[in-house]
Amino acid sequence: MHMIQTHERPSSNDYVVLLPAREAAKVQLMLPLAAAIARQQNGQVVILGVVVVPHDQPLSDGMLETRQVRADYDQAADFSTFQVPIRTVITVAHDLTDGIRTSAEEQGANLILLGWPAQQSSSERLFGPPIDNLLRHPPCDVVVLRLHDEQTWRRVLLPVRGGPHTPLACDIAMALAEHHDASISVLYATNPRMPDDASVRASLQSLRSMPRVTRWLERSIPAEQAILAEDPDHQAIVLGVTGRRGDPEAPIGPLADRILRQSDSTIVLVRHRMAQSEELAQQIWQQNRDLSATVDRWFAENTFSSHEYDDLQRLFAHKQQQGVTISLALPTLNEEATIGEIIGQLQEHLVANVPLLDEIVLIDSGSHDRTREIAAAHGVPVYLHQEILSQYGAFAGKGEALWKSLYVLQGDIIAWCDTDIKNFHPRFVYGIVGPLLRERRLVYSKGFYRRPIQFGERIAATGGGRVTELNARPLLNLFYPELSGMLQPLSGEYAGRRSALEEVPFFTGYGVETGMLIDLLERHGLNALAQVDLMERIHRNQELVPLSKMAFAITQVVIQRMEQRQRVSLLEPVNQTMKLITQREDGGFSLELREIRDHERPPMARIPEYRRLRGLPPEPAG
Ligand SMILES: O=c1ccn([C@@H]2O[C@H](COP(=O)(O)OP(=O)(O)O[C@H]3O[C@H](CO)[C@@H](O)[C@H](O)[C@H]3O)[C@@H](O)[C@H]2O)c(=O)[nH]1
Ligand SMILES: O=C(O)[C@H](O)COP(=O)(O)O
Repeated sequence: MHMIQTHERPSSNDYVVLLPAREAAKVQLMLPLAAAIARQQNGQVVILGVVVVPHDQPLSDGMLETRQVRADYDQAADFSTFQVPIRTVITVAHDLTDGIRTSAEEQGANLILLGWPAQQSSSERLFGPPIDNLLRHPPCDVVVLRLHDEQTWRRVLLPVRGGPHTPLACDIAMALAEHHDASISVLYATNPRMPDDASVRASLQSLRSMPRVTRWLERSIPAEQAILAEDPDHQAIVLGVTGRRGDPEAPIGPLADRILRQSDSTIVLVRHRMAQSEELAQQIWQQNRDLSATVDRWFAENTFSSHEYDDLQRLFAHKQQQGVTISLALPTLNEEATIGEIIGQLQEHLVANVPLLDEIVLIDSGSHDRTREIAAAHGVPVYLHQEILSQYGAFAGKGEALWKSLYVLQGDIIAWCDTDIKNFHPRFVYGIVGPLLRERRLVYSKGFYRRPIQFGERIAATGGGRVTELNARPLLNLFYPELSGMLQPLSGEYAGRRSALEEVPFFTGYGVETGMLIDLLERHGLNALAQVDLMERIHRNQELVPLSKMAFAITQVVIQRMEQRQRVSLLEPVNQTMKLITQREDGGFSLELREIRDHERPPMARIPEYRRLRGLPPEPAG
């Protein structure tokens, strides 16, 4: 278990607490606290007087004032009562912050203690620029106090979260509690909606045995609420800053900022100066938190329901406002059981009743059953994907069919919908075009649904989407966490603007959805993508062996995209084959080596025939 370590105590006096304090009153106020911290670390205090000379004058002009400060220090109270070595140092600088920084370096300071009486802070400006600056780029650990000098401390509140400032906050709380003969209440507050890792909680438990800790408060509410609730029972709060490096707006972070404004207690802010590696780890942690918040926000703002578009007349009005046409391609491979019903419903509801769709075509991958015949009988144009752009050859697979469909479809918005759906409803199509018609900022919209699964005659309400849950979502969460809020990344019902779709490559097999999502994300950003609740979808559940192949192809696509992002080579030719396990009739198993590889078709807009057909100028050579 990882334990929270407080700082190691050096054996000599080499731990230096730097106390910038020029006036006698400030020295009197702060020195006891600086001495308490130094004593805890077997260290010493260096009192620093900074003489500031205006920029347009030479530093030598500070000579007289330096002499004055020296005399003031000499007259100050007897330092020997503090039981730690105390020295005074005077430095001359053009700027207070520079003076403190330079001295911190020259004196080998481990910690700078800054402070001011509470009555001097206004609600507008909590700190002056020097403190902001030192907190943002600390030359060593920095502790800032907003102090009520009249108060007797009985209890110190120590909110902890296991972050990089926690060990320092513990040290400071202990030293100050010792000095005031006060007790410490450790407060661990977690947001119930974003629980901490169990290891964080476990490591914080070790703080229970820290000296002077008499109370352990665990709260399942946001930190700000928890701290303010405990505030009246405590005289001081020791808080780690959360501000981000280089962020001028947030030198102390939003939590500390709000506590400072709302609490009347003495507030002690601690900022641990991280080593480069610690800082990097912290940045990554922060980025992950930010990303998680981005995904949550996207989820709230970009998740639609097909019911929002049940009023088809209204939806049609949106279509007219945008002045766009819509084409639907239905990919098929042996779908005679369902294709007739699907086309029939679409023609009735989305063409005859309300002309939402301008075109429906069937793109078949070579069915051996009556699929093409049934579609043709409904008056739908039927294409064999192998015959479209045949000069470019033909790969097997659904992705190839979708890529080629871009060539034959006319519309500005292109929709695709699987044809093995057993509980088809027109919302599978109007649901996915709805967000695009409503919001021009969106380029792509994808369906999601509850997924029953069928075993023989029995249907279980949940459990479908095996590749989605066991392969695609874990992979996307790992490597494309921006897409972690997509509920059904593999769903076969989606629509996009032609202008976006013709600019992305297509994988030829079952990798097509995954590649398209990643590529659209990279080109247009998360906020251009939407997902739509299509309620429930029951389809033909495939056996495990074909799903295993599907998962293999999807994994290849993710790795391939990562290769391009990271500019590394991970997939060797041998990774394009998989040993499939088949069960023999005699009960035994056999291994069958199969090549599984989605080919990558270039963006359709790179194909000269397509450009000619759509009246686009030829691309410049090279
Ligand atoms: O060579 C092919 C293979 C399939 N299909 C059609 O594509 C659709 C989906 O194929 P299916 O085999 O039913 O896929 P699922 O097992 O349902 O796989 C899910 O996951 C795949 C991988 O992301 C997606 O392509 C699917 O749309 C999605 O439903 C169906 O209409 C098929 O008829 C073709 O047009 N050509
Ligand atoms: O989307 C998926 O994960 C695959 O199509 C498998 O779906 P199923 O487990 O519902 O058959």
